[in-house]
Amino acid sequence: MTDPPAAPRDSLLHVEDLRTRFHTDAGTVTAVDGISFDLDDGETVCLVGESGSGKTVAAESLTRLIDDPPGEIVSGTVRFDGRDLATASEAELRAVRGDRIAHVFQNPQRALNPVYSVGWQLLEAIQLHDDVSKADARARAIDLLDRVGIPDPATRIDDYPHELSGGMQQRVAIAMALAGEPDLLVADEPTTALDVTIQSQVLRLLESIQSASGLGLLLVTHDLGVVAEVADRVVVMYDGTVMERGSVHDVFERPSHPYTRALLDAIPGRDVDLTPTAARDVADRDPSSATDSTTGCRFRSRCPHAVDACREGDQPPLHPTPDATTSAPDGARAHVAACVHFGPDGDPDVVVDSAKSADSGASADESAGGDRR
Ligand SMILES: Nc1ncnc2c1ncn2[C@@H]1O[C@H](COP(=O)(O)OP(=O)(O)OP(=O)(O)O)[C@@H](O)[C@H]1O
Ligand code: NI
Repeated sequence: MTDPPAAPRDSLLHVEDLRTRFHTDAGTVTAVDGISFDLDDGETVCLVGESGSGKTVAAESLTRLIDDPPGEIVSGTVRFDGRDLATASEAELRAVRGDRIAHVFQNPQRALNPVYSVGWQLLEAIQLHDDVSKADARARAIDLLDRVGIPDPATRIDDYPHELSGGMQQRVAIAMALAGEPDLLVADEPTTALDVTIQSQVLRLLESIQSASGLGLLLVTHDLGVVAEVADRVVVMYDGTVMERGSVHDVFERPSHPYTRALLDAIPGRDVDLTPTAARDVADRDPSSATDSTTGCRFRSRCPHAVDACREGDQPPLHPTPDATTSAPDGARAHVAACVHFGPDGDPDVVVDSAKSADSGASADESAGGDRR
């Protein structure tokens, strides 16, 4: 007897062909155009890509935080712990949001109500989740504030949000997110609005919470330095689609899609910020391409390896890359790139060899058995 074929492994989160549009005066914008990825328990998946690539819309489509109208989640599956959130009722979703899946936003004020004390809000979140006495909830709230690194939490619990610095507000927002003991934390640029000195502290906090409690973390970021540090797996988005997906090792060591290569090439050091590229991209873009009219690969006009096949049909599907260390039969975990050169009629060397000659020697290290100087 053989096992039933291709039964998808049960991930904590399984997103398939998710598509979200906005109806604007200028036309319909498909901000997220059929993306797919998986996230397991205890895993950190980073969603990267330049500004406007659809990261936020993707993250907020998961629990349908998108305003409808003007937004509309047109299709797709968002299976979370066995149920499909895309077709769940509003009541079911409310039960999932904040409880099983919590969001941390770029701006902590989005999570905090200015007219209530931090403690009041935390207690409410705790008691919504668990039927505990007020005294117990308060003790738990103080413990949460302590866990997120708020000094003197028994006193600060009575502060109002405006009495706290931005970094402390974000810590409180993270405490609020943790109050429901979620299985998945969706954090969208959680450090971008903070002082540079605070950013790494908050990031390290998220990382330590993630590893201590084993929750899944979907981290939206444009900072590739952060990705290298915290991600298990990476989803690279461009213009609403997934261009490349794989383990952080594969994507960073063997970037395959020309877009990913361009992203990584633009970076001399580790502290990478995609904002300048993003600004250039928006400036370069034909305004008509903002609405749906694309044929072929969305990256073709910026791609050094574009050929005729890149100008035809739809965005190429995600093809397995030849050199993935994690390419398993399980497609969700494989290293894949949405590029014709990785397709059945393509030659990956068109993309990959161009880089080999550029950094000759450096990447030959491994195969040469460590010819290090
Ligand atoms: N309310 C809206 N109405 C119309 N278009 C929208 C709306 N929200 C987002 N979009 C469009 O969806 C696309 C994706 O936006 P999104 O905010 O998800 O990008 P992002 O990758 O998160 O960018 P950033 O790095 O700047 O946060 C953009 O083209 C944006 O203009
Ligand atoms: Ni965003």
